[in-house]
Amino acid sequence: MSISILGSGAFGTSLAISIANAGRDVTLWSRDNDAAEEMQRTRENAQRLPGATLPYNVTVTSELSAITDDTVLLAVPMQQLRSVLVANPSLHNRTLVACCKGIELTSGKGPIELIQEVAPAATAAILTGPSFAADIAKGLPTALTLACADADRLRDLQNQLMAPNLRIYRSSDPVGAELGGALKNVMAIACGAAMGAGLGESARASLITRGFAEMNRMALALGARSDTLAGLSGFGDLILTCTSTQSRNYSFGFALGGGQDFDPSVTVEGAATARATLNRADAMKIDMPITRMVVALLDRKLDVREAMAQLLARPPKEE
Ligand SMILES: NC(=O)c1ccc[n+]([C@@H]2O[C@H](COP(=O)([O-])OP(=O)(O)OC[C@H]3O[C@@H](n4cnc5c(N)ncnc54)[C@H](O)[C@@H]3O)[C@@H](O)[C@H]2O)c1
Ligand SMILES: O=P(O)(O)OC[C@H](O)CO
Repeated sequence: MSISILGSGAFGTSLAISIANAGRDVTLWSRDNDAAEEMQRTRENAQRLPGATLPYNVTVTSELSAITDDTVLLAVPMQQLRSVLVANPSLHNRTLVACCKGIELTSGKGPIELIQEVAPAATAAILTGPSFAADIAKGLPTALTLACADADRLRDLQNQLMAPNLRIYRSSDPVGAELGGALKNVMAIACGAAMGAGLGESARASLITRGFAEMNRMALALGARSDTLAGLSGFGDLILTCTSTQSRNYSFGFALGGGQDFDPSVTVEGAATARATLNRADAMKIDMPITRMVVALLDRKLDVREAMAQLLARPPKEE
């Protein structure tokens, strides 16, 4: 059974390597013809995942007609997912596995809801959880959550995507899986900002814990299950992303907190997702103080010390 991956960034390339090393043929699609040709020739994604070798059974292409598999992984940034789906109607009757973590700014939708809106005939699934592309590409052990509402298709997909270094757990709660992955990026920005501003490890632990409470509040109100939030896609990814300098969201927050510049070409999903989440939380009257502070930081309305002081000064409450 072969797999196609749309999006040849760091994550798409790392999944291609891991799945191909498990013996399945992979077609990796890039929107950029020159980049696709270079990757196909050099067997490396020098721009997004330098140092990792593409196995012989990965074919890199910019031809959409080469995407003939039923299973297509969508490994593009969340804010690009709609345009990718709209531009590729030939994919609309396939099994589309979102690999992005975020909430669309313009609609407030997560990847599953977005696939269902644009491609209602597709089977929508999400692959998410604590995983750095560089780790996966090196063959380091990684566990992920794969969520889909179609239980039979979910088992097939799980078997297709498992690899020696990639353990995939099934979940029947796509809403919970996608929200955990999206919201943890907002908390990673908050934690990075606190660390960048020198507020200390204790402050970070508080932000992780209270951030998790905040994630649960929003996710449960939207129909997610609390055990999903406590799993790899929620708590697991929250811990990884809030504590590692490998994370782009954490590093972006760290630069923000330290008053340093950050390369604008780097994918930082949590920025747009913080705004989308706050819009939705306000509409639903859900209290998300850390998300609110992240948006205030992004808008330069507060600095990190002011934001933390406001969080600490909120009225006393029960944990
Ligand atoms: N990098 C990781 O460690 C990692 C791990 C887990 C999940 N993810 C998630 O995967 C998603 C993609 O992240 P990434 O790390 O691969 O990002 P990246 O910045 O490395 O690559 C993004 C890729 O998307 C492509 N792209 C952007 N807009 C496009 C469009 N309109 N049409 C086609 N292709 C387009 C770019 O050309 C690029 O190849 C994100 O949602 C991220 O949260 C990343
Ligand atoms: O580099 P980040 O912050 O996008 O995080 C990558 C993955 O989501 C970690 O699981």
